[in-house]
Amino acid sequence: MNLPDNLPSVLVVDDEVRSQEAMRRTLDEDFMVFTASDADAARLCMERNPISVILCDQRMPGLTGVLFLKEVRERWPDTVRIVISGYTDSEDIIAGINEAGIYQYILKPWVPDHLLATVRNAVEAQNLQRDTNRLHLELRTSTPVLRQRTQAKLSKARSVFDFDRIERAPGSPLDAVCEVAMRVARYDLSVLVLGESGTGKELLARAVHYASPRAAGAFVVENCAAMPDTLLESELFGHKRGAFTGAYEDHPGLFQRAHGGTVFLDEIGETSPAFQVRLLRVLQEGEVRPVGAAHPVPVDVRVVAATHRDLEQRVREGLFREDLYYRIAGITITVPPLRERAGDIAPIARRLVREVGAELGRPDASLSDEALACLMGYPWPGNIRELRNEIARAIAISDSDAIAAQSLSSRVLHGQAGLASAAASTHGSALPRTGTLSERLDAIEAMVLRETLLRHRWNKTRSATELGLSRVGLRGKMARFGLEG
Ligand SMILES: Nc1ncnc2c1ncn2[C@@H]1O[C@H](COP(=O)(O)OP(=O)(O)OP(=O)(O)O)[C@@H](O)[C@H]1O
Repeated sequence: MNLPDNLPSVLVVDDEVRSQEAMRRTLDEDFMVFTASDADAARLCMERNPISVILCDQRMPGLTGVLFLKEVRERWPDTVRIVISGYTDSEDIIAGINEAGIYQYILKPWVPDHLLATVRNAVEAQNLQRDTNRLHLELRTSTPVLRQRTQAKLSKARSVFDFDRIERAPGSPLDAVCEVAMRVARYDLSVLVLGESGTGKELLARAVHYASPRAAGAFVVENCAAMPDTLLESELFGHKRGAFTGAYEDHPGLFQRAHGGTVFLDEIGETSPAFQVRLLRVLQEGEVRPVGAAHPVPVDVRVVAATHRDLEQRVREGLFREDLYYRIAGITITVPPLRERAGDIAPIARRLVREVGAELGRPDASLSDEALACLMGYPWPGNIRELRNEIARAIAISDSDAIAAQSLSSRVLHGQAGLASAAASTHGSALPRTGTLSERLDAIEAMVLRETLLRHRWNKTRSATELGLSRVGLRGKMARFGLEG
């Protein structure tokens, strides 16, 4: 068959020849399909051909699909990664989704139309990202009229990342956080975002970037905890060809790629003192020296950093340089944990069901009242990331679109009792520890309402009677705290 050269290419990695062939037949008309039976063959194929999408079976000889896709993410970050798995693998996959940056996972037995639609969407998402990058470039180089048109297209593309994307209940403590972030966005100050893991620090940093005059520049992310010093340095500041074994070509660092934009340094609290010295120099001098380069390169970036650590405490302990702390902490913003803004759980959960449902090919997924009640009764130590994983798991194992409480993990189901006792105890970890008195009282009120509604299985008459409220009064409070079932 004669295939046009410009068809996007897909690599299918599966040790069963029959599955390979079934996928080839499904995708053949729209894509240039390559197949591989194991990781070695897949690596070889990717070294020789530019691959747009990789579809990888979770069960592979020697290693899991998720582990292999983690490697693919590091070596070929632009390739969209999809994993195919049996029902029983779903826990492993959910655990690995973030690390391997998996676009979607498809449950076996897969349906040809769904597989085809997923791969088409993946290619579209990749094209959209490329378009956005191209628009950024055009914006920097074009005439004023063209620039205006490009700006309009770009603002459409980036509306996905603005402050509205940060879901919250009316009156949530996050309102004040977003308000401050929105105000500081327009000034070229460094921002330090503090908060527990999974609270939405990166989402906030993104919103700051896209609300800033640097929005037309790139927003690049580096997780400083993920790699040793030398690699981190070469990632951020770049390297010259031959600077070390394996440096086959010049590599511009993330600071250069973010020139005119924003660098988000996640987990900055984990960096070593030696690296902190180098970073401080870059920030003071406004230039980077790629590893092995003779001359420094000027860079103009805004730094937004984040950490789940108490950075001031680390400064006092001598683990974090004080001078770097003052450089990066122009403005400090703290994102409260989900348990201190329990009213946000319902709106966030609803958005996540829409988002994750669409990703998993289950766009009609929704939460039953009982499931929502359980989600609201759990303290979420892993915050919104844990909530997202829980929702992905529930959608994956639920047969029907309306997710029942039984599809939730047992720890979330049992969280109901945990919340009731936490609410009753003055030492309960669910008691809010930050905010003004009225904010804390609001949080406690929301907690008591939720716990009562849970016990009465969302029966408003019985809950209102117990709390000495009218039904209308209870409804008003439920709406205020986003407790609508
Ligand atoms: N208010 C929110 N509304 C909707 N989605 C949210 C909200 N906050 C966080 N999320 C989602 O939760 C997940 C975790 O958020 P994010 O990565 O921003 O957290 P983080 O604090 O940077 O985590 P970590 O410290 O582990 O890097 C992401 O998928 C993000 O889109």
